[in-house]
Amino acid sequence: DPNDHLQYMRLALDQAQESPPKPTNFCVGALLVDADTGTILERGYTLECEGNTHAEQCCLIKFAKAHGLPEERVGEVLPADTVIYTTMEPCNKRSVGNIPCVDRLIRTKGPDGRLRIKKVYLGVKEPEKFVGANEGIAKLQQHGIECIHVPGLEERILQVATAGHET
Ligand SMILES: Nc1nc(=O)c(N)c(NC[C@H](O)[C@H](O)[C@H](O)COP(=O)(O)O)[nH]1
Ligand SMILES: [Zn+2]
Repeated sequence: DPNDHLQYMRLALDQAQESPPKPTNFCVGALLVDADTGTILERGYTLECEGNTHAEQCCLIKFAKAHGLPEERVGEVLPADTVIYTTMEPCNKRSVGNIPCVDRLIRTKGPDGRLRIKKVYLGVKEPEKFVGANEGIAKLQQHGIECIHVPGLEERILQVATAGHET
């Protein structure tokens, strides 16, 4: 029910607040949840894992690592009905050498070839500050991943996301 979504998004925002502010990106938080049981599988925030990592990417890295796998094989161990809550819509364009999170989410397939991440709950769309319009939502939906906006925390999410930006 909507209150559950808001509760999970609040926890994702708690993660975003852990992210070290930077002028060149946003502080974002994410939560991986098993939709069948409501269990929180993993949490993450921007730059939590080594390298120029995104919040969604950190959730996948950490969950895979807990199962002794590299991030690109996380689909093999995610529950069949996994969802991700992210305070900001997944990126569709990264600075050089990084795979966008949209592509990371789309490739989370199980051995049966079926998607493991079925829904993306997002707190805000990405402000067009770094990469222009983010076409990520359209691409996710084209691949059968439903994107749902969870209203109510937009102001706080953006305040936290832009903490490192000069005012
Ligand atoms: N959904 C999302 N999760 C994150 O953890 C994060 N940092 C962003 N931020 C989007 C922003 O557009 C990019 O972070 C900048 O464009 C810089 O790109 P890099 O991160 O250096 O590849 N977006
Ligand atoms: Zn990303």
